[in-house]
Amino acid sequence: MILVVDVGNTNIVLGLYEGSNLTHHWRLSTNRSATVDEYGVLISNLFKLAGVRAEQIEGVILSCVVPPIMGTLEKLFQTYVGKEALVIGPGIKTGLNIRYENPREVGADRIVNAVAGIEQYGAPLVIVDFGTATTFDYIDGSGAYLGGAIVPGIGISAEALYQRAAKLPRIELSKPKTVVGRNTVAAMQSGIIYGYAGQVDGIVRRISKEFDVKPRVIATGGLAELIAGESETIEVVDALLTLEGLRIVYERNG
Ligand SMILES: Nc1ncnc2c1ncn2[C@@H]1O[C@H](COP(=O)(O)OP(=O)(O)OP(=O)(O)O)[C@@H](O)[C@H]1O
Ligand SMILES: CC(C)(CO)[C@@H](O)C(=O)NCCC(=O)O
Ligand SMILES: [K+]
Repeated sequence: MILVVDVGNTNIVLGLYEGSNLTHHWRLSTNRSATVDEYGVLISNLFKLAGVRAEQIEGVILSCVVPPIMGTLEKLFQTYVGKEALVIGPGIKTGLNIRYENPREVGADRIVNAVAGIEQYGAPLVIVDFGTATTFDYIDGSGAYLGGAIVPGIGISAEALYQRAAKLPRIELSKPKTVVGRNTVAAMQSGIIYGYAGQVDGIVRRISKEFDVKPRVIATGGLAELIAGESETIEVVDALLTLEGLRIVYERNG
């Protein structure tokens, strides 16, 4: 089996694949000050609970968009799994034709999403990933990764209102009954949820217009389901897209 790991700014998602079957997956908080051994205790316990021994893991692949913790994670897998992790970046074969001005600048999570998206849904394609930041990626009909858009994530947006406006509380991100909110919480929920759905549709439509295409539109990330229900352009929510992309890239480097 192989261990796939996506390190985001908020969460680290780990998955175990047996062939193309995801048998286990877990989510940890990204903690910039945790040590190799602190992460080691966490993953050892998760493996134990799942009845998996580290020796069963043949390989590890990692996408990371938090450079300061890269070193810790590389040591973590050397020490606690006994494997050198493949790291998405220069020297790894992704099979993706990246047309960013500087291909090294594209987030590793966006690259693996694109790899999985093309494989599973075909191109042209737009991928929307609702993470710490929300990213939009456009892949053209030939399967080339052209770029996209980066906007403040839903959590960041809600948090900013609470932090910066004295009378605005921290809210639960759920759908309000009406668009016209008649109390502060309902009004904030309306703004965040419907505003965000409108933003997604607006960007997807502008991408379609810019390239005169009708792309498929796939969403992933923690809050994808919530927004997809209100969006007119998202067709599919695929929560496992990033892990799937890591598995595919691992196989391409086998
Ligand atoms: N119900 C909620 N209420 C408020 N904030 C939330 C809620 N669910 C998630 N968030 C916040 O939204 C942001 C995105 O969370 P999510 O789990 O979707 O991203 P993620 O995939 O872990 O992100 P990354 O890959 O960037 O680490 C985080 O900052 C998270 O704390
Ligand atoms: C945009 C995020 C933070 C989303 O996780 C990540 O993909 C990232 O840090 N990207 C680097 C910048 C870029 O993709 O252009
Ligand atoms: K993400």
